Amino acid sequence: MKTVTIFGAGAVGGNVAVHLASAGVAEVSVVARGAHLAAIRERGLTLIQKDQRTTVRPEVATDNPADLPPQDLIIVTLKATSLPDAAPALAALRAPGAPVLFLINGIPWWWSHGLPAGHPATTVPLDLIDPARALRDGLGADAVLGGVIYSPNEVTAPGEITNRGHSRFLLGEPDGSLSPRLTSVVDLFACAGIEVAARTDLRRDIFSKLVLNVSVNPICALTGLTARERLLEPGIRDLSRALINEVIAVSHASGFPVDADLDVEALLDPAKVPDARPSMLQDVLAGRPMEVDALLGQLQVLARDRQVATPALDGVLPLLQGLNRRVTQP
Ligand SMILES: NC(=O)C1=CN([C@@H]2O[C@H](COP(=O)(O)OP(=O)(O)OC[C@H]3O[C@@H](n4cnc5c(N)ncnc54)[C@H](OP(=O)(O)O)[C@@H]3O)[C@@H](O)[C@H]2O)C=CC1
Ligand SMILES: CC(C)(CO)C(=O)C(=O)O
Repeated sequence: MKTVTIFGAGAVGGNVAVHLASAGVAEVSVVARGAHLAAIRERGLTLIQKDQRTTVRPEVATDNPADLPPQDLIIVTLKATSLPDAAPALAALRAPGAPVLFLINGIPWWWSHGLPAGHPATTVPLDLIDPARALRDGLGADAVLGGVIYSPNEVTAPGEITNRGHSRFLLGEPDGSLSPRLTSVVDLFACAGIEVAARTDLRRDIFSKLVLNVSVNPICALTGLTARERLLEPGIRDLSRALINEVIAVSHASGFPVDADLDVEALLDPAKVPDARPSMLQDVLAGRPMEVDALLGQLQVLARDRQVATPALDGVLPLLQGLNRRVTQP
């Protein structure tokens, strides 16, 4: 059986770990820390979904990845802000040739990898998300599988994850190929009852998801409102629409246009938007750093590179940077 480690088994990673372990499709270990890790060791890892509780006991639960033997698959569900520091441990944990699947919101550090020579995205600066090239040089982009997450989850108590809606994962190779390793990971997820699809142009999916994150996460983080509550304020709804339009414009200018079927009106309809706290608001409430650069800062870099005007983004970004400073250096 494959050995799989979920590196950063918090809200999203905890959900995936419980699915894989309870289905018995892999030997699942988790890297976590603090009170959450202590609870997993003592009582197991529990997923609450539609009032049903499922508890699993990972093979190994540790905060020291060196405790683990080389793994056949590593699924990284850290926040983007934690990634550069984790690069050496990720590199050491891979069995030879093993893929590392990044399930993380925002523009990923491997954005420029796997594209045809001369594509404008191959030269775009990525220093904001991989500042000292720890990921690119330490892990290497050849290891990477990318992922897009549609799955609202929260760590509601140490050792306990609550899922608050439909889950779907989109996975892809940076070069868009339907490689055997991609198919194998997609099959693993499907066998564990996870809704999943292999994609041939994941950067388009990343932009489609970014539409949601950029129009929801910063506003909720700044106001404390849920995704639905924010739409009850007409001015905030207008700002959300402006942010949506800017992300769509950057996606087109970058050569990775969002899905033409993307239903913008549904994203702005309070009746269709969950009454959930997005991950960035969860971070503020927990006093954790927000993924400002992966979600907004790097988007601004792409916009500048393609000469797309983003006045709404340019207004929101410094507010979020200020809030981030207050949260992380109280
Ligand atoms: N939550 C959600 O509903 C959604 C989240 N996403 C995205 O998924 C990604 C993961 O988010 P989410 O699951 O919410 O994040 P979480 O913060 O819940 O999970 C990350 C976990 O990794 C732990 N961690 C961080 N660094 C280390 C380390 N060095 N060693 C061991 N454990 C570590 C964190 O611990 P600690 O808490 O102590 O920092 C935390 O438990 C993000 O990119 C997010 O934007 C996407 C869709 C929905
Ligand atoms: C889409 C949304 C807002 C909830 O799943 C998300 O991706 C997040 O919380 O970061």
